[in-house]
Amino acid sequence: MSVHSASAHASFHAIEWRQQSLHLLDQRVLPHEHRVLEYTTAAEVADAIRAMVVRGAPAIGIAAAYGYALDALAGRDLQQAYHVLAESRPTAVNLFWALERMAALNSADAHTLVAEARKIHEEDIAANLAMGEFGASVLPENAVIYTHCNTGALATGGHGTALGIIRSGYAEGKVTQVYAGETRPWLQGARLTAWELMQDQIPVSLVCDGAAAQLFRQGNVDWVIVGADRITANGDVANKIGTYSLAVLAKHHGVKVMVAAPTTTFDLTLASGDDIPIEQRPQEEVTSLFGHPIAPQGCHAINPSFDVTPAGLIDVIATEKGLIMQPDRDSVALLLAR
Ligand SMILES: CSC[C@@H](O)[C@@H](O)C(=O)COP(=O)(O)O
Repeated sequence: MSVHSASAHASFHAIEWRQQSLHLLDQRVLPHEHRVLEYTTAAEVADAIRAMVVRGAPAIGIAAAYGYALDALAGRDLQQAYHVLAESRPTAVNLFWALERMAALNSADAHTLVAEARKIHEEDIAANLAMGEFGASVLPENAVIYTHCNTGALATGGHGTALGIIRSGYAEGKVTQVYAGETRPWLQGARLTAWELMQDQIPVSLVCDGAAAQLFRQGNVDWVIVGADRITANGDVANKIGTYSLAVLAKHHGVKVMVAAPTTTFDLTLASGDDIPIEQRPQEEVTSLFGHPIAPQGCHAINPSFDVTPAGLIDVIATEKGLIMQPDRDSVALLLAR
Protein backbone atom coordinates (compact mmCIF):
# COMPACT_ATOMS: atom_id res chain seq x y z
CA MET A 1 0.00 0.00 0.00
CA SER A 2 1.54 3.29 -1.02
CA VAL A 3 0.86 6.42 0.97
CA HIS A 4 0.96 9.84 -0.59
CA SER A 5 0.80 13.29 0.90
CA ALA A 6 -2.52 15.14 0.90
CA SER A 7 -2.68 18.86 1.38
CA ALA A 8 -5.46 21.41 1.55
CA HIS A 9 -3.06 23.83 -0.08
CA ALA A 10 -3.34 23.59 -3.82
CA SER A 11 -0.80 25.34 -6.04
CA PHE A 12 -3.46 27.92 -6.95
CA HIS A 13 -6.04 30.07 -5.18
CA ALA A 14 -9.50 29.94 -6.74
CA ILE A 15 -10.67 32.65 -4.34
CA GLU A 16 -8.33 35.08 -2.64
CA TRP A 17 -8.98 38.18 -0.53
CA ARG A 18 -6.08 40.60 -0.93
CA GLN A 19 -6.19 43.83 1.06
CA GLN A 20 -9.53 45.34 0.04
CA SER A 21 -10.46 43.37 -3.06
CA LEU A 22 -11.45 39.91 -4.21
CA HIS A 23 -9.31 37.95 -6.67
CA LEU A 24 -10.86 35.06 -8.59
CA LEU A 25 -9.06 32.55 -10.78
CA ASP A 26 -11.04 32.62 -14.05
CA GLN A 27 -12.33 29.04 -14.33
CA ARG A 28 -13.70 29.64 -17.84
CA VAL A 29 -10.23 29.60 -19.35
CA LEU A 30 -8.52 26.90 -17.28
CA PRO A 31 -6.45 24.81 -17.67
CA HIS A 32 -4.67 26.39 -20.61
CA GLU A 33 -4.75 29.94 -19.35
CA HIS A 34 -4.12 31.14 -15.77
CA ARG A 35 -6.00 34.43 -15.48
CA VAL A 36 -6.83 36.14 -12.20
CA LEU A 37 -9.55 38.81 -12.16
CA GLU A 38 -10.02 41.46 -9.48
CA TYR A 39 -13.41 42.51 -8.07
CA THR A 40 -14.41 45.49 -5.93
CA THR A 41 -18.24 45.43 -5.92
CA ALA A 42 -21.01 42.93 -5.11
CA ALA A 43 -22.55 43.49 -8.55
CA GLU A 44 -19.29 42.49 -10.25
CA VAL A 45 -19.02 39.38 -8.08
CA ALA A 46 -22.62 38.46 -8.96
CA ASP A 47 -21.70 38.73 -12.65
CA ALA A 48 -18.64 36.53 -12.05
CA ILE A 49 -20.80 33.86 -10.39
CA ARG A 50 -23.38 33.96 -13.21
CA ALA A 51 -20.67 33.83 -15.89
CA MET A 52 -18.91 30.83 -14.22
CA VAL A 53 -15.66 32.66 -13.42
CA VAL A 54 -16.17 31.09 -10.01
CA ARG A 55 -18.38 28.01 -9.66
CA GLY A 56 -19.12 25.06 -7.42
CA ALA A 57 -21.63 25.41 -4.58
CA PRO A 58 -19.27 26.17 -1.65
CA ALA A 59 -17.09 28.49 -3.76
CA ILE A 60 -20.16 30.41 -4.90
CA GLY A 61 -21.16 30.93 -1.25
CA ILE A 62 -17.67 32.09 -0.26
CA ALA A 63 -17.42 34.49 -3.22
CA ALA A 64 -20.87 35.92 -2.39
CA ALA A 65 -19.82 36.54 1.23
CA TYR A 66 -16.74 38.45 0.03
CA GLY A 67 -18.91 40.32 -2.50
CA TYR A 68 -21.21 41.44 0.30
CA ALA A 69 -18.19 42.56 2.34
CA LEU A 70 -16.92 44.59 -0.64
CA ASP A 71 -20.10 46.67 -0.69
CA ALA A 72 -19.91 47.09 3.10
CA LEU A 73 -16.36 48.46 2.75
CA ALA A 74 -17.52 50.95 0.11
CA GLY A 75 -20.51 52.02 2.22
CA ARG A 76 -23.01 50.78 -0.36
CA ASP A 77 -26.57 49.58 0.34
CA LEU A 78 -26.28 46.07 1.77
CA GLN A 79 -29.86 45.07 1.01
CA GLN A 80 -29.12 45.81 -2.62
CA ALA A 81 -25.88 43.81 -2.37
CA TYR A 82 -27.82 40.88 -0.92
CA HIS A 83 -30.38 40.94 -3.74
CA VAL A 84 -27.92 41.30 -6.60
CA LEU A 85 -25.84 38.39 -5.28
CA ALA A 86 -28.90 36.23 -4.51
CA GLU A 87 -30.03 36.56 -8.11
CA SER A 88 -26.77 35.29 -9.61
CA ARG A 89 -27.53 31.53 -9.62
CA PRO A 90 -30.55 29.75 -8.11
CA THR A 91 -29.64 26.14 -7.27
CA ALA A 92 -26.65 26.08 -4.90
CA VAL A 93 -28.11 26.78 -1.47
CA ASN A 94 -24.64 27.65 -0.11
CA LEU A 95 -25.07 31.04 -1.83
CA PHE A 96 -28.20 31.87 0.20
CA TRP A 97 -26.75 30.35 3.38
CA ALA A 98 -23.65 32.57 3.11
CA LEU A 99 -25.69 35.70 2.37
CA GLU A 100 -27.99 35.03 5.34
CA ARG A 101 -24.97 34.63 7.59
CA MET A 102 -23.53 37.94 6.39
CA ALA A 103 -26.88 39.74 6.61
CA ALA A 104 -27.31 38.55 10.19
CA LEU A 105 -24.34 40.83 11.05
CA ASN A 106 -25.79 43.83 9.25
CA SER A 107 -25.24 46.21 12.13
CA ALA A 108 -21.54 45.27 12.32
CA ASP A 109 -18.82 47.44 10.79
CA ALA A 110 -17.35 46.59 7.39
CA HIS A 111 -14.20 45.04 8.84
CA THR A 112 -16.27 42.62 10.91
CA LEU A 113 -18.07 41.61 7.70
CA VAL A 114 -14.74 41.03 5.92
CA ALA A 115 -13.64 38.90 8.89
CA GLU A 116 -16.90 36.92 8.68
CA ALA A 117 -16.36 36.23 4.97
CA ARG A 118 -12.84 35.02 5.74
CA LYS A 119 -14.27 32.79 8.47
CA ILE A 120 -16.80 31.27 6.06
CA HIS A 121 -13.88 30.57 3.70
CA GLU A 122 -11.71 28.96 6.39
CA GLU A 123 -14.56 26.91 7.83
CA ASP A 124 -15.23 25.44 4.40
CA ILE A 125 -11.63 24.22 4.08
CA ALA A 126 -11.84 22.62 7.55
CA ALA A 127 -15.17 20.99 6.64
CA ASN A 128 -13.67 19.53 3.47
CA LEU A 129 -10.73 18.03 5.32
CA ALA A 130 -13.04 16.41 7.89
CA MET A 131 -15.41 15.18 5.16
CA GLY A 132 -12.44 13.76 3.27
CA GLU A 133 -11.55 11.52 6.21
CA PHE A 134 -15.12 10.38 6.81
CA GLY A 135 -15.72 9.66 3.14
CA ALA A 136 -12.41 7.84 2.63
CA SER A 137 -13.14 5.58 5.61
CA VAL A 138 -15.84 3.69 3.67
CA LEU A 139 -13.71 3.06 0.58
CA PRO A 140 -12.23 -0.41 0.02
CA GLU A 141 -8.53 -0.97 -0.67
CA ASN A 142 -7.56 -0.31 -4.31
CA ALA A 143 -10.73 1.66 -4.91
CA VAL A 144 -11.59 2.79 -8.42
CA ILE A 145 -13.70 5.94 -8.41
CA TYR A 146 -15.87 7.63 -11.03
CA THR A 147 -16.53 11.34 -10.47
CA HIS A 148 -18.54 14.00 -12.27
CA CYS A 149 -18.13 17.74 -12.75
CA ASN A 150 -15.50 19.47 -10.58
CA THR A 151 -15.72 19.36 -6.80
CA GLY A 152 -12.11 20.15 -5.92
CA ALA A 153 -10.15 23.08 -4.56
CA LEU A 154 -11.56 25.14 -7.44
CA ALA A 155 -15.15 24.51 -6.39
CA THR A 156 -14.68 25.05 -2.64
CA GLY A 157 -12.54 26.93 -0.14
CA GLY A 158 -9.86 24.26 -0.70
CA HIS A 159 -9.30 20.45 -0.80
CA GLY A 160 -12.78 19.75 -2.20
CA THR A 161 -15.88 17.70 -1.41
CA ALA A 162 -16.01 14.60 -3.66
CA LEU A 163 -12.51 15.40 -4.91
CA GLY A 164 -11.48 15.97 -1.29
CA ILE A 165 -12.54 12.41 -0.47
CA ILE A 166 -10.59 11.19 -3.49
CA ARG A 167 -7.56 13.21 -2.33
CA SER A 168 -7.83 11.88 1.22
CA GLY A 169 -8.42 8.31 -0.03
CA TYR A 170 -5.38 8.54 -2.30
CA ALA A 171 -3.25 9.92 0.55
CA GLU A 172 -4.25 6.88 2.60
CA GLY A 173 -3.23 4.59 -0.25
CA LYS A 174 -6.81 3.42 -0.85
CA VAL A 175 -7.59 5.01 -4.22
CA THR A 176 -5.77 3.61 -7.22
CA GLN A 177 -7.64 5.06 -10.19
CA VAL A 178 -10.09 7.88 -10.92
CA TYR A 179 -12.34 8.21 -13.96
CA ALA A 180 -13.42 11.81 -14.58
CA GLY A 181 -16.54 12.33 -16.70
CA GLU A 182 -16.01 15.27 -19.04
CA THR A 183 -19.30 16.96 -17.97
CA ARG A 184 -20.93 18.68 -20.90
CA PRO A 185 -21.58 21.51 -21.59
CA TRP A 186 -18.99 23.35 -19.47
CA LEU A 187 -16.54 20.44 -19.38
CA GLN A 188 -15.68 20.94 -15.71
CA GLY A 189 -14.48 17.31 -15.60
CA ALA A 190 -12.20 17.59 -18.63
CA ARG A 191 -10.84 21.04 -17.91
CA LEU A 192 -10.81 21.30 -14.11
CA THR A 193 -11.00 17.87 -12.43
CA ALA A 194 -8.42 16.30 -14.74
CA TRP A 195 -6.16 19.31 -14.14
CA GLU A 196 -6.49 19.21 -10.35
CA LEU A 197 -5.88 15.45 -10.19
CA MET A 198 -2.91 15.59 -12.55
CA GLN A 199 -1.35 18.35 -10.44
CA ASP A 200 -1.58 16.03 -7.43
CA GLN A 201 -0.31 13.09 -9.52
CA ILE A 202 -3.46 11.09 -8.79
CA PRO A 203 -4.05 8.65 -11.69
CA VAL A 204 -6.95 9.98 -13.73
CA SER A 205 -8.52 8.88 -17.00
CA LEU A 206 -10.89 11.25 -18.70
CA VAL A 207 -14.01 9.70 -20.26
CA CYS A 208 -16.92 11.01 -22.31
CA ASP A 209 -20.06 11.22 -20.18
CA GLY A 210 -21.62 8.50 -22.33
CA ALA A 211 -18.84 6.03 -21.43
CA ALA A 212 -19.97 5.53 -17.82
CA ALA A 213 -22.43 2.68 -18.49
CA GLN A 214 -19.85 0.62 -20.34
CA LEU A 215 -17.24 1.17 -17.60
CA PHE A 216 -19.72 0.10 -14.94
CA ARG A 217 -20.81 -2.94 -16.97
CA GLN A 218 -17.21 -4.07 -17.27
CA GLY A 219 -16.96 -4.00 -13.47
CA ASN A 220 -14.27 -1.34 -13.57
CA VAL A 221 -15.69 1.03 -10.94
CA ASP A 222 -16.28 0.61 -7.18
CA TRP A 223 -17.75 3.97 -6.21
CA VAL A 224 -19.31 6.97 -7.90
CA ILE A 225 -18.44 10.01 -5.75
CA VAL A 226 -20.06 13.36 -6.55
CA GLY A 227 -20.78 16.69 -4.88
CA ALA A 228 -24.07 18.48 -4.32
CA ASP A 229 -25.62 21.89 -4.81
CA ARG A 230 -28.61 21.36 -2.53
CA ILE A 231 -29.76 18.44 -0.37
CA THR A 232 -33.36 18.45 0.86
CA ALA A 233 -34.78 17.18 4.17
CA ASN A 234 -35.46 13.69 2.74
CA GLY A 235 -31.90 13.29 1.36
CA ASP A 236 -32.65 14.07 -2.32
CA VAL A 237 -29.64 15.67 -4.01
CA ALA A 238 -29.42 18.35 -6.70
CA ASN A 239 -26.08 18.22 -8.49
CA LYS A 240 -24.59 18.81 -11.94
CA ILE A 241 -26.75 17.56 -14.80
CA GLY A 242 -25.82 13.94 -15.46
CA THR A 243 -25.54 12.95 -11.80
CA TYR A 244 -28.98 11.33 -11.79
CA SER A 245 -28.14 9.16 -14.82
CA LEU A 246 -24.91 8.07 -13.14
CA ALA A 247 -26.84 7.08 -9.99
CA VAL A 248 -29.38 5.05 -12.01
CA LEU A 249 -26.56 3.33 -13.91
CA ALA A 250 -24.68 2.67 -10.68
CA LYS A 251 -27.74 1.05 -9.09
CA HIS A 252 -28.19 -1.21 -12.12
CA HIS A 253 -24.56 -2.36 -12.03
CA GLY A 254 -24.10 -2.64 -8.25
CA VAL A 255 -21.72 0.35 -8.08
CA LYS A 256 -21.96 2.33 -4.82
CA VAL A 257 -22.87 6.04 -4.81
CA MET A 258 -21.48 8.60 -2.38
CA VAL A 259 -22.46 12.27 -2.25
CA ALA A 260 -20.02 14.60 -0.50
CA ALA A 261 -21.26 17.92 0.84
CA PRO A 262 -20.75 20.22 3.81
CA THR A 263 -23.80 20.77 6.02
CA THR A 264 -24.09 24.25 4.43
CA THR A 265 -25.44 22.43 1.33
CA PHE A 266 -28.50 21.07 3.18
CA ASP A 267 -31.81 22.88 2.84
CA LEU A 268 -34.20 21.53 5.45
CA THR A 269 -36.87 24.02 4.42
CA LEU A 270 -37.53 21.87 1.34
CA ALA A 271 -39.27 18.52 1.82
CA SER A 272 -37.95 16.89 -1.35
CA GLY A 273 -35.90 17.43 -4.47
CA ASP A 274 -39.07 18.29 -6.41
CA ASP A 275 -38.96 21.71 -4.71
CA ILE A 276 -35.38 22.59 -5.71
CA PRO A 277 -35.11 25.44 -8.26
CA ILE A 278 -33.12 24.11 -11.21
CA GLU A 279 -31.06 26.66 -13.11
CA GLN A 280 -31.76 26.81 -16.84
CA ARG A 281 -28.74 28.17 -18.67
CA PRO A 282 -28.52 29.65 -22.20
CA GLN A 283 -29.17 27.34 -25.18
CA GLU A 284 -25.92 28.49 -26.78
CA GLU A 285 -23.93 26.57 -24.17
CA VAL A 286 -25.31 23.39 -25.78
CA THR A 287 -25.48 24.40 -29.43
CA SER A 288 -21.91 25.66 -29.43
CA LEU A 289 -18.63 24.77 -27.76
CA PHE A 290 -16.85 27.76 -26.22
CA GLY A 291 -18.13 30.10 -28.90
CA HIS A 292 -17.77 27.68 -31.84
CA PRO A 293 -21.16 26.62 -33.29
CA ILE A 294 -21.65 22.83 -33.40
CA ALA A 295 -25.42 22.43 -33.99
CA PRO A 296 -27.22 23.66 -37.13
CA GLN A 297 -27.98 27.36 -36.99
CA GLY A 298 -31.34 27.97 -35.31
CA CYS A 299 -31.40 24.55 -33.59
CA HIS A 300 -33.40 24.63 -30.36
CA ALA A 301 -31.74 23.25 -27.19
CA ILE A 302 -32.58 22.97 -23.51
CA ASN A 303 -29.89 23.40 -20.91
CA PRO A 304 -30.83 22.47 -17.33
CA SER A 305 -27.64 22.88 -15.31
CA PHE A 306 -28.60 20.45 -12.53
CA ASP A 307 -30.72 17.36 -11.93
CA VAL A 308 -32.13 15.70 -8.83
CA THR A 309 -31.03 12.26 -7.62
CA PRO A 310 -33.57 10.65 -5.29
CA ALA A 311 -32.20 9.66 -1.88
CA GLY A 312 -33.04 6.00 -2.58
CA LEU A 313 -30.25 5.84 -5.16
CA ILE A 314 -27.61 7.14 -2.74
CA ASP A 315 -25.66 4.84 -0.41
CA VAL A 316 -23.85 7.47 1.66
CA ILE A 317 -23.80 11.23 2.12
CA ALA A 318 -20.46 12.32 3.61
CA THR A 319 -20.41 15.59 5.57
CA GLU A 320 -17.96 17.23 7.98
CA LYS A 321 -20.13 15.97 10.85
CA GLY A 322 -20.02 12.35 9.75
CA LEU A 323 -21.69 9.91 7.38
CA ILE A 324 -25.36 9.50 6.55
CA MET A 325 -25.84 5.88 5.50
CA GLN A 326 -28.93 5.15 3.34
CA PRO A 327 -30.13 8.77 3.56
CA ASP A 328 -33.76 9.46 4.36
CA ARG A 329 -35.69 12.04 6.40
CA ASP A 330 -34.72 10.48 9.75
CA SER A 331 -31.02 9.87 9.08
CA VAL A 332 -30.60 13.40 7.62
CA ALA A 333 -32.31 15.00 10.64
CA LEU A 334 -30.24 12.89 13.04
CA LEU A 335 -26.90 13.93 11.55
CA LEU A 336 -27.76 17.61 11.22
CA ALA A 337 -28.87 17.73 14.86
CA ARG A 338 -25.32 16.75 15.99
C1 LIG B 1 -18.06 21.02 -4.38
S1 LIG B 1 -18.93 21.47 -5.72
C2 LIG B 1 -20.50 20.65 -5.68
C3 LIG B 1 -21.33 21.06 -6.84
O1 LIG B 1 -21.45 22.44 -6.85
C4 LIG B 1 -20.73 20.55 -8.17
O2 LIG B 1 -20.83 19.16 -8.20
C5 LIG B 1 -21.49 21.16 -9.31
O3 LIG B 1 -22.52 20.68 -9.71
C6 LIG B 1 -20.95 22.43 -9.85
O4 LIG B 1 -21.73 22.99 -10.86
P1 LIG B 1 -21.26 24.33 -11.55
O5 LIG B 1 -22.32 24.60 -12.58
O6 LIG B 1 -19.91 24.08 -12.12
O7 LIG B 1 -21.25 25.40 -10.47
